[in-house]
Amino acid sequence: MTIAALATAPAAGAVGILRLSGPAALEVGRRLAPGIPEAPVPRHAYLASFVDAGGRTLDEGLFLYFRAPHSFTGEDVVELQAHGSPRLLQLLLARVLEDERVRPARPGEFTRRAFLQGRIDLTRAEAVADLVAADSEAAVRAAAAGLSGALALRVASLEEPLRALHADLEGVLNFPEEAEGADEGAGPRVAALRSEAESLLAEAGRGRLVRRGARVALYGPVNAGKSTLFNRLVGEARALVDAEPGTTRDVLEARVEWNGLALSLLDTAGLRETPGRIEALGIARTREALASVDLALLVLPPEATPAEAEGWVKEAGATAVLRVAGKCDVAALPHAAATWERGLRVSGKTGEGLEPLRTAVLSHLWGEGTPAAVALVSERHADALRRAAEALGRAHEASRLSTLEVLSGEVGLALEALGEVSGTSVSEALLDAIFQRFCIGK
Ligand SMILES: Nc1nc2c(c(=O)[nH]1)N(C=O)[C@@H](CNc1ccc(C(=O)N[C@@H](CCC(=O)O)C(=O)O)cc1)CN2
Ligand SMILES: Nc1nc2c(ncn2[C@@H]2O[C@H](COP(=O)(O)OP(=O)(O)OP(=O)(O)O)[C@@H](O)[C@H]2O)c(=O)[nH]1
Ligand SMILES: [Mg+2]
Repeated sequence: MTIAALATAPAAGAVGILRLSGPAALEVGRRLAPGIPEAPVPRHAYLASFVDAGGRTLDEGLFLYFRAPHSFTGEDVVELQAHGSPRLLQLLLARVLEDERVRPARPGEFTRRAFLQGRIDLTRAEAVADLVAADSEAAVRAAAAGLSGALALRVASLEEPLRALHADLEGVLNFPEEAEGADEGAGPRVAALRSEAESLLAEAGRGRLVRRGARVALYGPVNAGKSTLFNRLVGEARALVDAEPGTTRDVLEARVEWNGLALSLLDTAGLRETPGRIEALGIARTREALASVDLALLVLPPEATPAEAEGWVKEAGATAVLRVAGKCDVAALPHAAATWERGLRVSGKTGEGLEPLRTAVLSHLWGEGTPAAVALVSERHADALRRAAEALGRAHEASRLSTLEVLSGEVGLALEALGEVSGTSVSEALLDAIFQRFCIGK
């Protein structure tokens, strides 16, 4: 069946694209563009008139033909690149759908066909969706790396030796004479593959950070200068600032991008012992926010004692805390902060110490390396990798204590789990779930 959809967003724009893929793409596309030859030169941009059923011109645009298998989907593909009028594009789409060989594409169906035709593996198909959804430079770069096969390569370097090992084990089981000795060294081979699976799995956390961005909350005692610092970091006067303690009541959130990494910064209500009723509600929200973030910045006023600081650190519970000595422009007295490991001194008022603060936050979230270099391991990948690593763990055990059948069975299970990442062993239901998240026309 030939599918059709608009490849561009349903909004006015310079250009809008109607895309067809499948055996009838060329014939149906030519109906709308009468000047196009019967056998157009593939990948040549023809200037064409797009017409309605009565032959009246609707637009003048570009006609592109990609001949199977040299197209995005691997099938015959035709693109009508029109002016970006949503209404015009609807008319063109309705016309191609009048042909009984054509139906509307489902979400992600072009990419799904590219996968089914073997043009791209599953990690690259998913990188297409990651790229479309990317909303930071790091997310764009990581998705682009995935699209060019970075994750596919890492998975293949696990899957291929695993497949070879499985074949060796099955060989020994089925043809003990011919394949004698092929199972030698199975234990170490399994152990090496398991640690490789685990190291890929360990990147899931960074993948999450790149994809969703990091969440960082400013918190601390009332009047410490949190909102002033928040406004500085965000670059605009988002939060109210006042000399009155207890100014901030609700959690405020703003997005920034540092070194390409997306961060949500949260400003929170200051903590104190005897708040008013509304303020107490705000403090409850501060505690909720602290539980939900990747990192908490404890902003301390110059008068804070080390004992008080320790008390506030405890407020963050399990969340990691970075201590920040605030109002450093007025802190003539030795600040309690002088004793802290990072010695971060900032002033929201003058902007002093902002760069070291950003650097400290990023290095806490990232450690070494750059966000762009991360393999975008998704929750789905992590789940499959975890099952593969577990099966390899049991396989390792079996290599010492159990029969070859059991060992080979576990290696087979690991292979199957990995196949869900690359797409070599994947069910229709799983494909449905994956491509459901794509947009129509992708
Ligand atoms: N107009 C337009 N822009 C687009 C796309 C598209 O389909 N149409 N894409 C998609 O959504 C992306 C580009 N992806 C593509 C991937 C492969 C082929 C392709 O024709 N591949 C052939 C030929 C390769 C070659 O000649 O180098 C092949 O792989 O055999 C085309 C687009 C982004 N931009
Ligand atoms: N000198 C100096 N004053 C500051 C600085 N930051 C904030 N202030 C002043 O301290 C007071 C409180 O500032 P806010 O930013 O509202 O403090 P906060 O921690 O958000 O306070 P609450 O929301 O009430 O918990 C205001 O009068 C600010 O002008 C700073 O870096 N240096
Ligand atoms: Mg405030």
